Amino acid sequence: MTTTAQTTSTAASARGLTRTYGDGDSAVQALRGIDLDLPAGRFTAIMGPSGSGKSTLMHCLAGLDAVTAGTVTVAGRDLAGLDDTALTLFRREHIGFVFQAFNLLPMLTAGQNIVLPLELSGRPVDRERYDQVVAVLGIGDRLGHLPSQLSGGQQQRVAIARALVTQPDIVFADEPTGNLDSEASAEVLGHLRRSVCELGMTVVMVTHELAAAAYADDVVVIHDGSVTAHLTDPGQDELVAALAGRGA
Ligand SMILES: Nc1ncnc2c1ncn2[C@@H]1O[C@H](COP(=O)(O)OP(=O)(O)OP(=O)(O)O)[C@@H](O)[C@H]1O
Repeated sequence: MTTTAQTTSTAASARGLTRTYGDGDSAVQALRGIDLDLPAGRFTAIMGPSGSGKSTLMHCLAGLDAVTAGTVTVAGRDLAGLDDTALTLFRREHIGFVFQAFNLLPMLTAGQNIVLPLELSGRPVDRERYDQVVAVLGIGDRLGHLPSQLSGGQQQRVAIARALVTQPDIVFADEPTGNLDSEASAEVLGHLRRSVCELGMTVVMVTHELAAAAYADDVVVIHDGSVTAHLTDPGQDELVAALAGRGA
């Protein structure tokens, strides 16, 4: 495995992370003993062929899927020590999610969608944080619009603002531009990048797209359930070689 990631503070880590679906002859080993440290304050892309385990890895790191063996630590907390209720509360407080489908509530305005997670958890809206996030996502003039009155790219930017407003320790984005054309994708990725640079967020994004990974600082490459490279600021050639399963 190629390792060029530098040591910084760690937002999430895995040790011996194994996830097996089913058992007996039909068992699928989706993750095969992964060790991984995701640095805080950086934008990491997870890439690999279809079926290599990207989504499973993200779901295990985010506490959305149970691990078969090994440990996952997020914001210094071993997720295995949390029961279902504690895990739900932990995710709400420490983790932000962005999905391919924007999942905005259609009857609420953009602004109301953004503050919904705070309202659901009974936390006050930090006006300064809200204004900062809205500015970084460039949606200040769309806050009174319903999702149906927004373009796909604008809807995804609202969904990202909703994930950031709670000041999570880490944001997981699963193919966030999968439903967008290339122009809207570039715009959304640029705003995600700004949320890392200007708000100090930690973003981990699963993507198939080389063009999307180019916005990330680091790229984790996964093949057949194992991490085969963890690259810092890779050039295109280095990344293409790692994806093809060979050194640069
Ligand atoms: N719930 C499940 N039950 C059984 N097998 C599963 C389940 N979820 C995933 N798998 C298997 O685990 C392996 C990894 O799947 P995963 O979805 O993590 O890959 P991926 O890299 O995200 O794929 P894609 O890029 O196509 O979304 C695959 O072989 C998949 O078929």
